[in-house]
Amino acid sequence: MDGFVVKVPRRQAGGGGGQGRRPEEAGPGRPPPRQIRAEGLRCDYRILFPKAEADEIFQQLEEEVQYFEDDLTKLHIFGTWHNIPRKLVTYGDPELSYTYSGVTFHPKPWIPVLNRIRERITLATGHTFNFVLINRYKDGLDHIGEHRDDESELVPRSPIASVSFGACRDFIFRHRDCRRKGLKRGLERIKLELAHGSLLMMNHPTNVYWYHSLPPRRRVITPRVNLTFRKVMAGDRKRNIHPSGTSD
Ligand SMILES: O=C(O)CCC(=O)C(=O)O
Ligand SMILES: [Fe+2]
Repeated sequence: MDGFVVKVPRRQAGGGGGQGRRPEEAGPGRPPPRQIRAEGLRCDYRILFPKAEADEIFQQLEEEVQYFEDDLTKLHIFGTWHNIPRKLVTYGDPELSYTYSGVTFHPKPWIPVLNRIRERITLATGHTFNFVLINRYKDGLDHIGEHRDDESELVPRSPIASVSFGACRDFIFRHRDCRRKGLKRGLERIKLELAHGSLLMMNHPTNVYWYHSLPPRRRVITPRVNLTFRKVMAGDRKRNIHPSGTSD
């Protein structure tokens, strides 16, 4: 883990999205989240599920989550169709939909294992969610390109809760100013290792200033499932959930 700032833990504020419920207190066996801070970056990382429980949930996810068929998840980039280098699916409240690279998807209805995870996040953080995007990386060759999660489809200032099961993978943040040629501004990339059973809260304004990616890692030979819980706006106030159509 290189180059990130860790601040003295404090009780996590509910702010963002305006739907805060009182978060769980830290206590014995429940250490406070690690705060990851940089200019415009506000993330909190913790192990949410102990190993035995994470193992059980991972197995249930593997058995019960039904991913979109391959032909639904091709991306059309500069006139050519590309397979996304992972499997994905969305679950959520019935009235919601989202548009991904020009294709509108409707989420599948919630299933118990997803509600179990969702309720645990709400208990721990005080935030509620109505939608989840699930990515399955079969091994270290599956990956996700650098992108930000589009604020315009999400409730303004709402956090994104990213829960991971299975193989531990590197997750990289890069400031938007570092992507432009010649502009460095001394902002380091920030590398996290997202462990089995972990929760990474990406709080506002992280997704305004920082791109993130899950790069390929040849040495990883086992699968990983990541769930990003979001609060999506219903109706025609929203546009795309995911801007990564040109970077996957
Ligand atoms: O797999 C991950 O950790 C990241 C997934 C992600 O960035 C996304 O679904 O938008
Ligand atoms: Fe993302």
